Amino acid sequence: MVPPRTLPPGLTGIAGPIKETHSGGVEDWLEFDTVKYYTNAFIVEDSRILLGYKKRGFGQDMYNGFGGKLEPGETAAQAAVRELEAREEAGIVAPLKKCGVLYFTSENKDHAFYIDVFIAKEYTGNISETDEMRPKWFATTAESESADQPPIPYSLMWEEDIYWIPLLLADKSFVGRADFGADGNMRKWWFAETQFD
Ligand SMILES: COc1nc(N)nc2c1ncn2[C@H]1C[C@H](O)[C@@H](COP(=O)(O)OP(=O)(O)OP(=O)(O)O)O1
Repeated sequence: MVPPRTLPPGLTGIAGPIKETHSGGVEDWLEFDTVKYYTNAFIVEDSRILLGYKKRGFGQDMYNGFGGKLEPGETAAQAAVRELEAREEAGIVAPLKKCGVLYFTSENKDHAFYIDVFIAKEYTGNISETDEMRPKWFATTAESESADQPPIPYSLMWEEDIYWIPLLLADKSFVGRADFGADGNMRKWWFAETQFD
């Protein structure tokens, strides 16, 4: 018998098979009427990943991929191109492929975040610091670590990143949700491998 597909609320539009990888926390998911749509893009090549140190705004002083809110009328793919390729965030031109869908909420926020995640295995352009982000390469294997290229700084990233960044690095597609409490700690989470068309 095929087990039922149980996705947390908010993770809409996921048609592929689901293989749960991590879950935990309290019993109930937070409820939100308003959802805002975002992108997040990562360059991964030669045993390294490019992250950006956020200099201002939401997620300040943390490392993340490159992305932001969709503008009116834009698709997620168009927004990801604008945020990364149109030099708003890092000065990079890259062939992006969708690899994940994430849904985050926080007791401190008036809306939920629906995030399409993209990956590129190559890029052109000069990676450059902007007003918003300071890009830096991090090693994805012990062999590729060096003084200039330290391991991924999970302690300076969102708490749930440790559940899905390894899937991104393993070239898997993924889906997940995490709810954060008013204290900034994760209160409930669920992540799975999936497949997109
Ligand atoms: C809460 O968990 C999160 N984890 C991770 N890894 N990334 C997250 C989380 N919540 C939001 N994000 C991502 C989504 C976006 O890529 C950025 C936030 O984008 P930002 O607020 O900078 O969006 P902009 O459109 O640039 O906004 P402004 O125009 O207001 O600067 O973080």
